Amino acid sequence: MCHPARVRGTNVRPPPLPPSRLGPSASRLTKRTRWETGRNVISGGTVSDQISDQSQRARIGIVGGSGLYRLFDDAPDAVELDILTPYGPTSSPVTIGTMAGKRVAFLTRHGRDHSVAPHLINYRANVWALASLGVRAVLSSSAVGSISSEHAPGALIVPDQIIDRTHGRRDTFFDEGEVQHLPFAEPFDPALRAIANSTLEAIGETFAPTATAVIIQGPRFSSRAEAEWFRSAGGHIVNMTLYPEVALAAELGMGALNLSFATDSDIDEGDGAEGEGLSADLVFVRLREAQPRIIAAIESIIAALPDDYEPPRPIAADAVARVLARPVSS
Ligand SMILES: CSC[C@H]1O[C@H](OP(=O)(O)O)[C@H](O)[C@@H]1O
Ligand SMILES: Nc1ncnc2[nH]cnc12
Repeated sequence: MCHPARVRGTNVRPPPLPPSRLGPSASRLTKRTRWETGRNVISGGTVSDQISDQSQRARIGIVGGSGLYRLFDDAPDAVELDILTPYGPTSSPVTIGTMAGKRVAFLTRHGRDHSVAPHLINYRANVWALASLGVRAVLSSSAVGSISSEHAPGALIVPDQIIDRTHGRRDTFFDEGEVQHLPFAEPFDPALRAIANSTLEAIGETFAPTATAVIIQGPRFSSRAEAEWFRSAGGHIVNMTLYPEVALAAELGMGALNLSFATDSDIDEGDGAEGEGLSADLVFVRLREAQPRIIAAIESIIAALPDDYEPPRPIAADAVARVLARPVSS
């Protein structure tokens, strides 16, 4: 069994949005493979066992969605980990840096160059990698389309419910060896959502404190009839990635919180972004414009997270431990 990681000093840059789509992609380290370029190379044991240096541990994780591809790149205290998982490669290396005085682990779900389509993201690898570092609260960012006038383009949104319309995604860690049935009435941790909402209020953000997110398979957008159907089913926003990420985080005992940004509307709300006007390029442009707001909101929420935060534990700790002890694939 090995859970090796490469740790190297990183350059930390302010989080840029891609000029169009950006960046490099994930790399790997196995127990047998020490990378020539890395500093502080460590291997053997579990990932968290290897990390004796507290600066390389994190209790908070950020999963960057569309538009959020890098954090901490130029920070002198940042480290970058290539984490081998039982499920194959993560979408990007994990960067651990300091935000609001706290150590935070970051990865970006589409890869740094946005080369991983929503239905092909290795959600299990990404989530397992964060859990293996000891992360307890995962804050993810998402771009979403609006199908509700209360969640109009330009708003930040803290979703509280999801409707899964994806198919074929590996959405559990408990499909081999043992079966566990995740309680999922509250996909997001209500305690984390309360913190996020009071923080967004305090910083004067325009935001919606609740929303039902419909998760479509992608990578295509919805037809007008689908969008109307989602709305009639109670949906407020549409996205392609919140599921199974949030369920997998819950399975491994991490509290989930999502900060969505409505980039467009799938219903004709008169903003010019519906139907023929909607494109990935439009989403990226609007994300770029909103990036300072999104980062500021994330930082404020992380500042407000209590150091003694304890996530809900819907799955027994020994079952979670068995998943985290699974041998990695090389
Ligand atoms: C870039 S348009 C569609 C793309 O944007 C959203 O990404 P994410 O959820 O990672 O912020 C949406 O889910 C699609 O993956
Ligand atoms: N309209 C939309 N549908 C699905 N995912 C999105 N991400 C951003 N806008 C979206």
